[in-house]
Amino acid sequence: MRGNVFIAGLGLIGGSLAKAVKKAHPQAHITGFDLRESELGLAEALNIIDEKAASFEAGAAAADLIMIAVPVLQTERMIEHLASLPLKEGVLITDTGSTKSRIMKRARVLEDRGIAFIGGHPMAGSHKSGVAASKELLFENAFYLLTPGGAAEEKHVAILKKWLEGTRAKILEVTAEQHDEITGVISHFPHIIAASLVHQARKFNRDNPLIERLAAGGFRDITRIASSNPEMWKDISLHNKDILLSLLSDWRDEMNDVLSILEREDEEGLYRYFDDAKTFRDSLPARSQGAIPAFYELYVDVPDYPGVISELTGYLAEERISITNIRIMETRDDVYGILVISFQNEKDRLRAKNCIEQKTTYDLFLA
Ligand SMILES: NC(=O)C1=CN([C@@H]2O[C@H](COP(=O)(O)OP(=O)(O)OC[C@H]3O[C@@H](n4cnc5c(N)ncnc54)[C@H](O)[C@@H]3O)[C@@H](O)[C@H]2O)C=CC1
Ligand SMILES: O=C(O)C(=O)Cc1ccc(O)cc1
Repeated sequence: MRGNVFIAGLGLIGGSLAKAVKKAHPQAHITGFDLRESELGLAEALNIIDEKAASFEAGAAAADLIMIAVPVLQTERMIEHLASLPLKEGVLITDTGSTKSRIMKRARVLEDRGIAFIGGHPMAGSHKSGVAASKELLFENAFYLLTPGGAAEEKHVAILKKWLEGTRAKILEVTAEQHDEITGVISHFPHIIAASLVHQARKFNRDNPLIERLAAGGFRDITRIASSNPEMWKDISLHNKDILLSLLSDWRDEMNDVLSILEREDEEGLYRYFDDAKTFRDSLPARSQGAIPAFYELYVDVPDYPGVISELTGYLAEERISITNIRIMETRDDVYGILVISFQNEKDRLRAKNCIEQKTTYDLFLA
C-alpha cells in the first residue's frame, strides 16, 4: 500500500512495527517521532523510518495512518492531543498499548470528531526496550488483538489489517473488556508475581547469599519477566488496576488454601494441587507465541573442556543459524555441564539440533 504512516514512539514496538510495515509496503512513507532524540536519530540512521517528523503535530497532520507506540499513560495523553489537531480526512489511528479499556474510553474524543480509532495490541515482545532491540518479525505467529472503536467501520479494520500484514501476526478482534481480563490473567498478573518472587529471594539473600548463586537456573527462567521495563509495567498496572486487584485477592485466597493444605500435611491435596496445574499447563499450546514469549531452547550435554562453546557456536555460524542467548546451567558439579542455547523460533531450534547431532556426539534434548 502507499500512504504516509506516522509512528509516534520509536522504541521496541514502534521500531518493530516500522520494519514490518516497510517490509510489506515498500512504497509507504514512514515518518517517526519520539520524545528522545537519541531513539529518533537511531531509527533514522538505521533506516527504520524514512524521515523524522518536524514535530508531533506535523507528522500527525500529514498521516494516513497514525500508530501510537508509547507507554499506556502517554497513549491517553497523545489521543487527547490528536483530537485537538487538524488531521487528514479519512485518517486511521491505532495504538499498541498493553491495556485497552482506558484507552478505548479516552479514544471517544476521536470518535466525537468522526475519526476512526482501532485499539491494537501485538501480544509479543520482550523484556528489552528501545529501538535498537526492534525486529521485523517480532510479532510473527503472535496474536495481535484489535478493539475497534465506535467510528471504526469494517472497511477501516480491513485497511489496518492490510497495513499490518508484514507482522505475520494472527489478528483477532475482541472487546476492550475481554482484552483486559485475558491479558490481566496471562500477562499483567504474572509480572507482579515474578517481581514478588524476586523480592522474596532478595530478602532471604541478605542472610544467605548462597541463594544468589543457586538461583541461576530455573529461578532465573521463571522470573525472567521481572527484568522488564519498570516504567512500562507501572503504567500497565495502573491501567488494569481493577482486574489486577481482583486477581490479587483470588491469589491471596489460593495461597491461603495452599497454606492450609501444607499445614495439615494433606498429601492427597498437595498431589492434586501440583497435578491439576501440570495437566492444564501441559495442555497449553507449546510453540505458538503467547503474551510472554516462549523459549526456544536446546540443551546440550557437553564435556567441560575449554573451547566447547566456541566449537558449538562455530558449527551454528557455519550454517548461519542465529542464537539469541547461550548459558551454562550451573547446577551440577560433575565433569559434564548443560549448555542451554536459545533461538528466535522453532525452525532455528530444529536446524540447530540437526546440525549439532551431525557434527558431534553430545546428547541433546529440547525443553
Ligand atoms: N515491550 C513489549 O514487550 C510490549 C509493549 N507493548 C506496548 O507498546 C507500547 C510501547 O512499548 P515499548 O516499545 O516496549 O516501549 P519502549 O520503551 O521501547 O518505547 C517507547 C518509546 O516511546 C517514547 N515516548 C514515551 N512517551 C512519549 C511521548 N509522549 N511522545 C513521544 N514519544 C514518547 C519513549 O521515548 C520510547 O522511545 C507500550 O504501550 C507497551 O505497553 C505491547 C506489546 C509488547
Ligand atoms: O517477555 C516479556 O517481558 C513479555 O511479557 C512481553 C510482552 C510485554 C507486554 C505485552 O503487552 C505483551 C508481551
